[in-house]
Amino acid sequence: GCSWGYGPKNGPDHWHEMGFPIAKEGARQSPIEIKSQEAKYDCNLKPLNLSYDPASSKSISNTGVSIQVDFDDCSDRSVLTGGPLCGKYRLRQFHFHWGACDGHGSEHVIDGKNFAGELHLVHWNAEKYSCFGDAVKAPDGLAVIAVFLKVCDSNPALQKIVCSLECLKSKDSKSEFKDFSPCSLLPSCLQYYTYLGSLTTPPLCESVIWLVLKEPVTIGADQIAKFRCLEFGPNDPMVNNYRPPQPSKCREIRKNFE
Ligand SMILES: C[C@@H](CNC(=O)c1ccc(S(N)(=O)=O)cc1)Cn1ccc2ccccc21
Ligand SMILES: [Zn+2]
Repeated sequence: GCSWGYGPKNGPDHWHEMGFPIAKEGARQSPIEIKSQEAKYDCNLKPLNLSYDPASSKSISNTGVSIQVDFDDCSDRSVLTGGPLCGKYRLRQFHFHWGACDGHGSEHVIDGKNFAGELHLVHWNAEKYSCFGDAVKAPDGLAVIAVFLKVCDSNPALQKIVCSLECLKSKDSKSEFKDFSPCSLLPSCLQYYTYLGSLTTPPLCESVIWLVLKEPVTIGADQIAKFRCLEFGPNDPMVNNYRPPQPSKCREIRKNFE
């Protein structure tokens, strides 16, 4: 069909010919490879300031391309400020990308290292734009926090998500998902790399200020195995739902640590 995905016929290498020319022509496409030594320490970068209200989590769903937890973003209940950001960015959703095996699955790559997966917390600039749709078209409209997933000990903070996956195997399945604190998914150290990029899935809008955390979080082998039981569609396991690194095109990457 005409819908994009991650397969041999509709995957990242085909997106430019499926109605998203920016995939090939864009000047600030994501993800990218981050070379830590080339990232410039910027002492003016502020710490990230996260204020998340667990009561704002609403639902968890199999979107057909990922597993996604949606939040109530009609008011400033869960917001991100600080870092390189001007204004208040409202949490709208978080979702994951992962591989068929532990050796790959992340979108961003650090010094040639692929992680088994990557968590994205998606926020939009509610101070400057009146809705997500307007923000997604603006160069400073979105801020996404990326957290690498490393297969190691089981992660208790992921258990509520993992337990809900059993009822979310099929595309477009959805369950209620209340009182979840996204802070629990973050590493203790919030040092980050930041650069200007895009959505990593169509429509690939170049509206994202990326905040890639240096410290990964763990996911258990049994936990990521459950992610790999989800399906893109009937008998089509949801794995390798990641876009590989894109040309840097001379973009500056900054970090808030020495
Ligand atoms: C942007 C798309 C929906 N896609 C995203 O919101 C999105 C967010 C983050 C990433 S990533 N992997 O880079 O973190 C990728 C895609 C269509 N869409 C959905 C609702 C919606 C409302 C208005 C306009 C467009 C809309
Ligand atoms: Zn993502």
